[in-house]
Amino acid sequence: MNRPIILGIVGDSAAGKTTLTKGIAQVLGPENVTLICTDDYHRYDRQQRAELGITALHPDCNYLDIMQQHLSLLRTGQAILKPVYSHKTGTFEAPKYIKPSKFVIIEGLLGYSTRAARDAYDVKVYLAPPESLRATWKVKRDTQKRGYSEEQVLAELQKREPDSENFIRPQRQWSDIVVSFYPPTEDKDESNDHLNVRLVLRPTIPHPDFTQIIQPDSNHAESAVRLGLDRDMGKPVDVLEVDGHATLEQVNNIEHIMCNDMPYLKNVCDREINPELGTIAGTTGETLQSYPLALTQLIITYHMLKATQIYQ
Ligand SMILES: Nc1ncnc2c1ncn2[C@@H]1O[C@H](COP(=O)(O)OP(=O)(O)OP(=O)(O)O)[C@@H](O)[C@H]1O
Ligand SMILES: O=C(CO)[C@H](O)[C@H](O)COP(=O)(O)O
Repeated sequence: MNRPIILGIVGDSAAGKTTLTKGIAQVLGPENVTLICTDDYHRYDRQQRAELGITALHPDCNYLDIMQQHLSLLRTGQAILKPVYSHKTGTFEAPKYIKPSKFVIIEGLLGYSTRAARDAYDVKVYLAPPESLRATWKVKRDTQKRGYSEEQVLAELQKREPDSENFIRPQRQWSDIVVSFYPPTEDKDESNDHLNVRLVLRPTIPHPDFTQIIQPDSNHAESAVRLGLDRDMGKPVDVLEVDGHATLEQVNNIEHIMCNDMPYLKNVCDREINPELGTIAGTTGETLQSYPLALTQLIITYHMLKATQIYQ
């Protein structure tokens, strides 16, 4: 059956969904990707939410039934008439006719909250930075891009916490990959430089065999790239950690493992062909290169391409 490949990227507000989504879309070729943000399925505009005292994170504040229906249509390659929410005005705009491309990336707050919605994805990612880092990111983004003051953002985070706990964080259990960028030391939350990444790889999809990165005669715990076994929400998982200070050689090692299995990825890994791989804006707007981000984008892309071998 020929149908679009659907990637889900779920996480709390300012967890990094849009940042990761844009990077993967770039890698897959923007012309091949349809991007959908589930904020468009909010039931109430900003003023109505304030009057009702409901947060955007509550399932009752979103048309999850319509979102679910649209996901099912997209999965079978059909077009949707998608609502549009504007973060600029806090109101809704005219709906848009969307025809799915080869790949569809659905990012948002409540994408895994119902069984039928979860069934629509080929790959499910959950973003879980430490809460202190997420707060730093949210303050920065909402003050710079969404017109809020720092006090407003901090008050909003506090107001949302019960809904984050009850409705957003439980969705982690449904993901195939949990992505957590984190600062190398606890006091470095302020900076986006050299963030490490922790990737929880659940056995719900077949991951590349990363065991080759373990060198029997070296001190693995000290290495900038580590693979281990752990439990996540009670279930056994593999964990791949990559430090922000990992060398290009160490990163190339992991890339080779993926490319051996998926030769097309070689073009994607080539930094001359793909200069945007793993790039992120620094604190003063400068462009930073993050190997942990590049590898995260590549692992997710690997799974999207694997799915094309079955369905396209
Ligand atoms: N991997 C990363 N490394 C460094 N900074 C990041 C990373 N991901 C996100 N950020 C920072 O966090 C901010 C918020 O990220 P982003 O807009 O991607 O979040 P989001 O989950 O899409 O948020 P929302 O759901 O509220 O729209 C970005 O503007 C960026 O400054
Ligand atoms: O958590 C969010 C995801 O982006 C937003 O805050 C939510 O969509 C509400 O939007 P706004 O800030 O425009 O009222």
